[in-house]
Amino acid sequence: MTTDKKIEVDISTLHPLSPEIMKNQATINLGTIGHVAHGKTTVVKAISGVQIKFRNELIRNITIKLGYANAKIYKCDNPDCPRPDCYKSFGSGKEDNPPCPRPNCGGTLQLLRHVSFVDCPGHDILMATMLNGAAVMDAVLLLIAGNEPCPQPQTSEHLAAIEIMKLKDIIILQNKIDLIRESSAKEQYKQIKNFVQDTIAKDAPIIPTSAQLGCTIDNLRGGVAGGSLLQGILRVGDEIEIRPGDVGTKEGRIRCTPLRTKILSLMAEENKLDFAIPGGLIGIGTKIDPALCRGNHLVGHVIGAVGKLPDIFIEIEINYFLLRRLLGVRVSETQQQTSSISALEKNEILLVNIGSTTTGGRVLTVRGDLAKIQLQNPVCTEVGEKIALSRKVQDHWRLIGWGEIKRGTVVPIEK
Ligand SMILES: Nc1nc2c(ncn2[C@@H]2O[C@H](COP(=O)(O)OP(=O)(O)OP(=O)(O)O)[C@@H](O)[C@H]2O)c(=O)[nH]1
Repeated sequence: MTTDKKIEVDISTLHPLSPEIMKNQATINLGTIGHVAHGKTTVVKAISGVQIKFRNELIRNITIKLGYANAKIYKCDNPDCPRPDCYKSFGSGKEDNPPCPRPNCGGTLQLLRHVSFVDCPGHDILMATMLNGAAVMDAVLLLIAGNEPCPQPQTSEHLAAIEIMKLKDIIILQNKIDLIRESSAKEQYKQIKNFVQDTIAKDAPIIPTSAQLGCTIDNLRGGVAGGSLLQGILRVGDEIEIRPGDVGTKEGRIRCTPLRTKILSLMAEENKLDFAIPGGLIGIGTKIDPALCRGNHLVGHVIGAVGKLPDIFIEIEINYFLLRRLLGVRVSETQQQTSSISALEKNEILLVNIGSTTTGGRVLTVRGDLAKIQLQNPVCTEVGEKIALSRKVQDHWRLIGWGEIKRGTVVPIEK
């Protein structure tokens, strides 16, 4: 149903943890990252109750696309309700103050956080998808299987990716402890400590868990926290713009025509919203021709108020940094040398992740730590934005470094 009556919202009085927002909408994006099959999807299911593998993923038992699921995290208001039992989680549709389910407790659960899980694939060939997920995360659960030596290749590569995105709120889950002896768990704990000592995760708590059996998941519920600043708001009835929108050429030069439409409805899973703030996964009902959205065609495009979105770039100049060595491939000690990352070369093709967009990029010039890159597809972004750079190694894209946009060539807008 459409409405022309806009809700007046004073954004300055709202915060991601405001009860009136958390009631309906997830406000924190919590990423699950780590090596393939270390238990990312299983931990999301243990907390949210949602099974987010798609049918073909279940058949192959790997995650292929980014998965999303929302969960409300509660704490019992009875001061005698012991930790960690006092923490509970449910799906997004749960009421705000349910009774504590602990027998004879008598307390009432208070909503602490409403999180949206962004479940990343751990397979090494799906690194670009992981990087798109990392761009929207506020905090991270790094899954490390207790029954394998640490680190595995994508444990290192994913941690490097979130370091690039400057994510600091990290909890490490030493998972599958049901499969190992206590002595092995202690041994691996030392390996994990050693692995993270020079990284952004050096002070991250390490929680032993079995996502499959649900053990110590209550501890984890208690650890989940965070919250980002509000930067904008979308209301039912607002006119919005989608950039880059339709891309074409005129007189041999690339041109973009942003799509314009009106918001007819807003949904967070089953919850109908009058307005939505940044954070969590939001469904936006519009008048856009569905054919334009077919096949995920608009993935990576940016939505905002008309005239308020940043420019669209087709060439970017970046200040870049390369990793010391390739992290995402398994190398023996004798191969350590060959895993070093060579300098960027003129005309080489890279994979560039900018926000939730992935595009090819040709290196036009390299001078010291500055490079100019021609993008295969125009991207709505801004100066100062962090980007991830990947290079094809043994037929697969591997993370090699990151950059910051210094300036760019703006694509003219067609009205
Ligand atoms: N024994 C045991 N098995 C687990 C545990 N957690 C996950 N598993 C199993 O490990 C396998 C992989 O788990 P997933 O949750 O799919 O792993 P994932 O990290 O999401 O995998 P990708 O997304 O494909 O990288 C499944 O068969 C799970 O049932 C655990 O704590 N204990």
